[in-house]
Amino acid sequence: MHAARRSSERPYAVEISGLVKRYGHKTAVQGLDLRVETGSLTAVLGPNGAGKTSTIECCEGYRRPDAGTVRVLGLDPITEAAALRPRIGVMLQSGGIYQAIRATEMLRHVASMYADPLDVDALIERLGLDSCGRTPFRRLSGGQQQRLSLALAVVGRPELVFLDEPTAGLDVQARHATWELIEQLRADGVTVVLTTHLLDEAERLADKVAIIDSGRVIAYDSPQRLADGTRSQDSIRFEAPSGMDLTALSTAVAPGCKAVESAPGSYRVEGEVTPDTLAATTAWCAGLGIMPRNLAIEQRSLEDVFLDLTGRELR
Ligand SMILES: Nc1ncnc2c1ncn2[C@@H]1O[C@H](COP(=O)(O)OP(=O)(O)OP(=O)(O)O)[C@@H](O)[C@H]1O
Repeated sequence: MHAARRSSERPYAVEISGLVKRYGHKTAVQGLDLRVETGSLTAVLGPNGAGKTSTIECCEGYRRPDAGTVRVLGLDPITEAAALRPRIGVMLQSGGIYQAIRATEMLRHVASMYADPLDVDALIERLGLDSCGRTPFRRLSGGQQQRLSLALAVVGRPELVFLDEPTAGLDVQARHATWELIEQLRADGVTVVLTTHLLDEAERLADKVAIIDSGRVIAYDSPQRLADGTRSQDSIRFEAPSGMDLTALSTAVAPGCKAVESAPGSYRVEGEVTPDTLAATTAWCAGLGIMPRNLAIEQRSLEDVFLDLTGRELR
């Protein structure tokens, strides 16, 4: 693959301002703002129903905004769709593919519509689709369909790709192959916007993470800066019998530390981790005759940030 950048490159590949999308009385997107830098990889995270797909579909030109503006590569995705389509790649969660057509036939057909497509055979090999050549799309496994959809999205060497949960449901090997392909796209200068429910995927791939909740972007930064910017950075984690007195534990450790039971029997002491707070935690357990198991000091992860910001698990 080689760079897909054009000389007329703009600083932002996607510019969304005040986007509103309604379905009847339901407002799915409520004045959303987001600017995605050209050549960057942005992971869009959010709880179910947050408005991720609606936002991406407005960028792809599949949905018409009720208010606000969307510019993709400087173009309006609805009124300038004909100019935009050949320059972007779209991988949908499902649908959009003719069910009876054979896998590689379709890929070759789509490739033939572009002036400078990727090498189809290399793409097939890279995504492990060699065995699917003559199989109709509907007979492919879910994971194969997904990899084929990804291949279709990138074969035309787009400047920008939108990937909706590209690795959902894939086995570990296919997930790694997909990650490598996405990393290669980014290295080639392609702007990538992907939605995901996998925090490790966002942490591994993304330059920037956009957290969407209730139809708005509530945080947009690099995974590291998001983790650094939240209240406490580290925590002491351990397992012990459930139902321990969290107020007493918090007080015993240090003022400003907060103990939580994140799942039954899983404890986390949040705050500044020092030799003293660690010793106080184990001493408090010792006072109760309890052995804290799997004791560890952990850096805040994107998952903690997500929970802090949205108050919800990702799924
Ligand atoms: N075609 C539609 N008609 C009516 N309501 C819709 C439609 N599409 C989405 N919605 C609603 O709009 C809200 C946002 O949906 P959207 O699919 O954009 O969220 P999402 O963040 O992509 O969710 P998920 O993570 O579950 O895919 C949800 O409450 C959803 O039920």
